[in-house]
Amino acid sequence: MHLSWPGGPLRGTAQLPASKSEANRALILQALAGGGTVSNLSDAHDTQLMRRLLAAAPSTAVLDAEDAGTVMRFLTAYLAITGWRGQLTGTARMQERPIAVLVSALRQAGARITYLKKEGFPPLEFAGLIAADTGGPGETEMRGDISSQYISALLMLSPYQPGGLRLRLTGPVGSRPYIDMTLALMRRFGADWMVEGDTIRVGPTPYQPTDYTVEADWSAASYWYSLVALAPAGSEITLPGLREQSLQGDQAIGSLMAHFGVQTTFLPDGIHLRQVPLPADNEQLFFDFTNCPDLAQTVAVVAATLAIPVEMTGLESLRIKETDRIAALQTELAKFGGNLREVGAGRFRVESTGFTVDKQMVDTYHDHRMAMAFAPLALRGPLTIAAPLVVKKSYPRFWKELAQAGFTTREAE
Ligand SMILES: O=C(O)C1=C[C@@H](OP(=O)(O)O)[C@@H](O)[C@H](O)C1
Ligand SMILES: C=C(OP(=O)(O)O)C(=O)O
Repeated sequence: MHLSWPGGPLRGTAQLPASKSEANRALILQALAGGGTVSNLSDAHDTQLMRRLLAAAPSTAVLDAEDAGTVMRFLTAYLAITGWRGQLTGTARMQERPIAVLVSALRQAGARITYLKKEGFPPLEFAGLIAADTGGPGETEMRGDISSQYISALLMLSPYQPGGLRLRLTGPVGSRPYIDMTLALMRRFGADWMVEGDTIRVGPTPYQPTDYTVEADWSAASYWYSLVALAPAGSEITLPGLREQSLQGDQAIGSLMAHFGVQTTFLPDGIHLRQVPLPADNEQLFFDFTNCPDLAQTVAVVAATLAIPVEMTGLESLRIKETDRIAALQTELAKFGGNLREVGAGRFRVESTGFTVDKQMVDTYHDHRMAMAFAPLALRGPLTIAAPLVVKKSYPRFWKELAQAGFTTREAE
């Protein structure tokens, strides 16, 4: 896709997809509750895939979670605890994304799961559930530094384990807002839980049919923040559907982007973004992405383009997402004069010299966020996005919205 900007400020209203994180939790909870409606489901591939696989599971022996982490992890817990028999697979990349922490915890709960290829990775074989004979709740420990999705998956199914579950989280925990989102949605659907220090106790209270409306996606909004940051002076954009009281940790994009001259105003339904002068205290920026890993690519690209050096930590989980996002960022930023380098254990610095956009080709690595994080560079010069369709994972309308906002988009031949 060739992408370019005709000049002048960016203005208007852009439609966001609904959050795939909220939707994919609500779909699991709805399936367990046996009723209720989930409204504002997006057409994001990950959401539609979750819906289809949940509907197909009772009569299907092989399910394919493709490249969707939440689908793979949440369905693994759902299929295990509901005693499903069959195989759950995924793309070649999914077969490199670890799942052992979740499988071990589910085995402890009586699930019979085996690895079909590499130990610790999908595809998985499910052979039903051995009923536990406990009087009280099951007890499990889980480490929280690889993926929070294992914890969310186990928590959502825990009301359906005999006696519920006491889950102790060990070591550092990443992506914690996603665990909080899981707990908040479980409570909406009638679950009974409490947190005591590092332990979460979930009672065996089944979910109730509940109506839930999914909020717009703050991670998708992050690309509009970068567009406003990189566009000519006077740019502004309205994003309907976002709430000030959000369950999504990626709402943090608002405070991160304030450092790059984007001001957020909450409206009765949504937000308004406006470009304002850069703050004077941008000398030593230090951002920790432990709680919002999906924002790292967006912020790295904006920082490099504006030549505002930023020290970044909390990037560990980026190596095991849709691609190795650290390596992908390093390669793609270098094409423009940007640089992301490790400056100490787990500490990275993004900076640039002579950042120039002039017809480079951005490779996308099967990663929607690589395509969307780099697209705003088209405001600074023409560029080509190698595989634009990757955005369908979370934001299928992304290119249409850019065209609507005034970008010239042309299929690459
Ligand atoms: O639970 C979720 O909905 C998600 C959790 C995060 O993953 P990790 O917990 O693996 O960091 C995030 O990166 C992903 O896009 C969605
Ligand atoms: C990491 C992501 O997704 P998932 O883990 O659900 O595949 C993402 O959307 O950035």
